Amino acid sequence: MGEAIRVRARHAARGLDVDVTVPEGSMLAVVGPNGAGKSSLLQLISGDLVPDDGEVTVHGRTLTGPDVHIPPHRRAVGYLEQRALLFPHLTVVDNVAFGLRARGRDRRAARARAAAELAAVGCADLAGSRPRELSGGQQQRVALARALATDPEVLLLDEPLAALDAGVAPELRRLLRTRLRGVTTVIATHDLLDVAALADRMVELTGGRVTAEGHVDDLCQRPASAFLAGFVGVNLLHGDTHGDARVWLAPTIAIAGAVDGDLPPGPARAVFAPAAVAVYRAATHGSPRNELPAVVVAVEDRWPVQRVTLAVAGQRIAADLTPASVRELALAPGDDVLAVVKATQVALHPG
Ligand SMILES: Nc1ncnc2c1ncn2[C@@H]1O[C@H](COP(=O)(O)OP(=O)(O)OP(=O)(O)O)[C@@H](O)[C@H]1O
Repeated sequence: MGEAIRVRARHAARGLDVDVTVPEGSMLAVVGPNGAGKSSLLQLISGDLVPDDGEVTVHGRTLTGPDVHIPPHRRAVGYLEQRALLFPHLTVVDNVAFGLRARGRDRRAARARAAAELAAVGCADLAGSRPRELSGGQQQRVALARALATDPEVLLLDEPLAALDAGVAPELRRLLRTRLRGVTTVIATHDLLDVAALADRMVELTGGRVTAEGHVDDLCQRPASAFLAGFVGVNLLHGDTHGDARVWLAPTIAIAGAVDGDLPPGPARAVFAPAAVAVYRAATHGSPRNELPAVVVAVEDRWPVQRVTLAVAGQRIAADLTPASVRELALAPGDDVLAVVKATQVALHPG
């Protein structure tokens, strides 16, 4: 696959310094904490943000560079945001046809294409409606039709499902998946479901820098940062290994696990699910399981489980317990306990 988008840019006021590429026809997910620069990266591609220096190329053509800045409306870039922002005074079909008309298509051709795009997102019957008559999910479908009607070279999605009801989002996610197959797309999202369902590759931004980059499967199965581990919903402990299927978190505290591939001596990490962690008050002698000394940091109701946050060798992990076991143990912040995890539930990775 060739490279469709390359962004190599610095923007001091946004704290941004990135080098990101997107292969032709693939979807790149951009994740990271609030303020990490996800929207700013999208704006560099759309042309809404001009970098201090650097370059934005699409299919080898420079859209932004030392002496060039093609304005947003002259880029073949589609944009879908949290809110559809349809023109309230135009009918649905004219909203979708608007971009084509602006590009000089005659009214009949523009309307015909708009009608086809509406049909493709399941909204053919809404053509004559006004935007205010539509639900949030319908508006977002129309916005997708509008974005695709102009055959964009690149589509940018900025949290496209975040404002929708939980019941509507899955349907729209499925629609994005079918409609965007083969369209070079960059999606900024806080939702693991978007990444898992839609994206091929992902980058993690932290403070305006790329801190991880790779295939979605790799980054989700072997998260290398606390943010990615939290995003994926797993625990991550950093330490060192001597190469014997154990990761030392402190001079006297090690966690044993299963090694997938090689685990050479050096820095290593242990990954396991919150549901794999049990909490005990006292040692369960003779047990082949990991028993890590821990301090309770917080107990939070996440029905149907209680999420217990623990400090282990200066790092944080989560344990999901039943309400009954939390009551029985009478856990409270500051308590010394043991976090118990079976080695078979722990994956060890280098790095
Ligand atoms: N219009 C703006 N003017 C000035 N600074 C901005 C503007 N928009 C964002 N910033 C700043 O630029 C940095 C990156 O913000 P950006 O919105 O790109 O992050 P983000 O990862 O999209 O965040 P979120 O997840 O909250 O949407 C932040 O420090 C933010 O405060």
